[in-house]
Amino acid sequence: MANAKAKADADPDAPKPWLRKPGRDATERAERAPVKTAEVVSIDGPGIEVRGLTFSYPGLDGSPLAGTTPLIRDMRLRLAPGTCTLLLGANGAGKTTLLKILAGKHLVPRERVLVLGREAFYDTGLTSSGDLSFIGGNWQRDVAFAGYNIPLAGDFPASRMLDSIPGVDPARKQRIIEVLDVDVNWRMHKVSDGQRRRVQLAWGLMLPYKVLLLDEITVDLDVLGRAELMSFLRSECIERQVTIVYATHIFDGLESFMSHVAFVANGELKFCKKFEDIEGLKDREPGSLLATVEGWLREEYVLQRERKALEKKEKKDFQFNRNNGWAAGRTTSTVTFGPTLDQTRNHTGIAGSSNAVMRN
Ligand SMILES: Nc1ncnc2c1ncn2[C@@H]1O[C@H](COP(=O)(O)OP(=O)(O)OP(=O)(O)O)[C@@H](O)[C@H]1O
Repeated sequence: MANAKAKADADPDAPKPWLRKPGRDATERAERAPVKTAEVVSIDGPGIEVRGLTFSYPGLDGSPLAGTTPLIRDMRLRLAPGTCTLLLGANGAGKTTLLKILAGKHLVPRERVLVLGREAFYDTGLTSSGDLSFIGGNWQRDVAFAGYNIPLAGDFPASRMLDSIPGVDPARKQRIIEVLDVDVNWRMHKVSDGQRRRVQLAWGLMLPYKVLLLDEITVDLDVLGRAELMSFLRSECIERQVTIVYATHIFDGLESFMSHVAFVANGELKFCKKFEDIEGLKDREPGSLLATVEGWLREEYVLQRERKALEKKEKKDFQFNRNNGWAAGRTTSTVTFGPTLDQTRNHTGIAGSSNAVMRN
C-alpha cells in the first residue's frame, strides 16, 4: 500500500483517493466558473438599500449617549441581486453593526434601511420566511446562571439542529451537508469550534435565502472547508441571483469570489465599488486583496491618529459612568451622566459610588 501510494504521489495524473475530494472540486469549480459581475448587477430592484442612515447605540433611555458621535453617519448603499460584496474596515469600524442593522436586529427609522424593498427592522417576515439570513460570529446563547455568549452545545446530534427547520428541500439540505462536510451524528457537546461552525453554517444556509449576511464566519474553518463554502456561495450568487454581504478579515482565496468591495472607516462608507474598478484588485491576482486592503487600513490608521490628536487638544471634562448591572458589551451596559445631566437630574451621588467609573 505504501509503495502504491509513493508511486501515485510521483505520477501527477494517477488517482489519489486519500486526498479529500471536496477541496479539489472547489478549486476546479472556482477556476471553471467565470465571475460575471457586469451581467448580474443589471437586475431590477436592489437586494439591499441603505438611504442616508445615521446610527448610534442607545443608552438606557433609548437615546444616544451624551457627547458621543454616531457610529454610522449618513451611509448610502445599494446592492443588487447577484452581487457578492466584501465588507471591509478596521476593528471597530462598524461592520458588524451595519450587518445587524441590515438583519433587522437594531431599530432604525423605517425608510432608511430596505432589504428586498422591505423595512429590515419592522418586517419580521423577512427573516421568518428565510428570505433574509444572517450568520454571525459565534453560535452562542445566554444561559441562566451560566452566563452570556455560551457556545451552543448540548448532548444532542447535529441532525437535531438541522432537522428543526421546517420546509427544507431535501436535495438542498443534502447538498449543503455535503458542501460543509457535516456529520449529522456529531454530538453538539463534543464538537470542535470548526465543526460547530460547520453545523451553524449549514443551519443558516438551509433555506433558499435571497439576501445573505455573513459576519466573519470562516474564522475557524480549515482551508478546504473555506474553499468549498466560498465556491458554493459563489454559485448561489450566480445561479439564484442572491445578494451576499460578507464581513471578514481573512482574505485568502477571496479574489475569485467577490463582485464588489465596500470599505467602511470612522462611521462612513468610503466606497462600494466593483472589483474590476479597484486599482490593485482588478486582475484578481491571488494575494492582491491582502496587499490592497493593508494599504487602505494604513492610510486610515494615520488619519485616525491625527483625529485623535485633535480630540485630545479639545480635552473634555470627566464624566461619571455607572455600571447598571447589565453584562458588559451589551447595548445598555452603562449610563452616562455628564455635568449638565448631573445638575438637572440630581445624580451627584453616583460620583461617590463604588459603581462609578471616570471617563474623559
Ligand atoms: N451593543 C453595543 N453597545 C454599544 N456599543 C457597541 C455595541 N456593539 C458594538 N459597539 C461599538 O460599536 C463600534 C463598532 O463595533 P462593530 O462590532 O460594529 O465593529 P466591527 O467593524 O465589526 O469590528 P471588528 O472588525 O472588530 O469585528 C465599536 O466601537 C464597539 O465598541
